[in-house]
Amino acid sequence: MALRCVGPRRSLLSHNALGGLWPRAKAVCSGAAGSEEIEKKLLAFPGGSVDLVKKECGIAVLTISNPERMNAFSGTMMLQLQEQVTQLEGWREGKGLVVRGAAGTFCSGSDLNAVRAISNPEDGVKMCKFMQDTLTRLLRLPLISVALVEGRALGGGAELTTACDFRLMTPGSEIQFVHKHMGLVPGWGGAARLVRIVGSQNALKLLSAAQKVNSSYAEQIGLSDGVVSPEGGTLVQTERWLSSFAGGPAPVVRAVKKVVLSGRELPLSDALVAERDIFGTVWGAPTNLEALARKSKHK
Ligand SMILES: CCC(=O)SCCNC(=O)CCNC(=O)[C@H](O)C(C)(C)COP(=O)(O)OP(=O)(O)OC[C@H]1O[C@@H](n2cnc3c(N)ncnc32)[C@H](O)[C@@H]1OP(=O)(O)O
Repeated sequence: MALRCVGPRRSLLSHNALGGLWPRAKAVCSGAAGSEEIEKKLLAFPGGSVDLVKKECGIAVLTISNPERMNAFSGTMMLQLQEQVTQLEGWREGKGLVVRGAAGTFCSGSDLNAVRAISNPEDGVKMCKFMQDTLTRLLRLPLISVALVEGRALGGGAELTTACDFRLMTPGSEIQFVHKHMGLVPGWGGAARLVRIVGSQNALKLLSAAQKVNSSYAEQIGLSDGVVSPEGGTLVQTERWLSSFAGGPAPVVRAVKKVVLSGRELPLSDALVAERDIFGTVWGAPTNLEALARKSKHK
């Protein structure tokens, strides 16, 4: 049984998926407070949808869908993405997430019609802050996430791939930070995340040349974690690949993501405190006690 969450039910609330760890460690992401004005403007650019299916196995599939515009993000899709991230923050049974585009392509970034209409710097910065907040929350979900890149991931679409823990690409697919060709730089947090994924040298090359990154080059520089072939279904294969990381009891999988996240984002002293707190949630818990009773050997 899959639970489908489609549509524009919206919340202005900001959530902390790590249950209080981040405020103690000084959040880089201050939440969506004060974003009402840009949210109203985004509502004026409708089209497409961001659809979420949560499966009983603990894996969810988030689909960016606006096929007539190569899955470009309309204003309402940005709002829906925020709502779906809120849904996932509240999903206690969740373990894994696949982010993909509809109709065989990933996402062509922001809808250029909306971009043209809010092309003044003030609105641009507000839109960036809104998307940065949503994508930071996406990356911080206590779920192991993978972007399934088919076709093109351009501009904001390329930035979206970096808000997942992993990326898988199909042969012939491309990730391209086209921002420089548009007279821009990434603004949805994609540059900061890209540097952490591929290092500053590679990030500088990809951004300054607006380089097209195919599946083999992406794997070579660590941007992609593998190739999925179309035979057998790309989503099925991606879910199978993800299961090897997101398999097992939800509390343990979620704790694994949380310790890695705190190690990745926090200064060492804060990360050590966070790790102890997270450890305390699994130590002596049912899965740990069962493993002890089994006298597990790890041969
Ligand atoms: C955060 C910063 C950003 O994201 S800035 C936006 C960066 N993205 C872009 O500039 C993408 C521009 N689009 C393209 O380069 C091409 O359309 C790509 C995606 C390569 C597809 O080329 P091709 O396969 O030939 O299809 P096409 O150009 O005929 O496109 C089909 C229809 O989709 C539309 N489309 C595409 N991308 C967008 C977009 N980002 N915003 C709005 N519309 C987009 C095209 O205009 C085209 O529509 P139509 O059929 O002409 O009505």
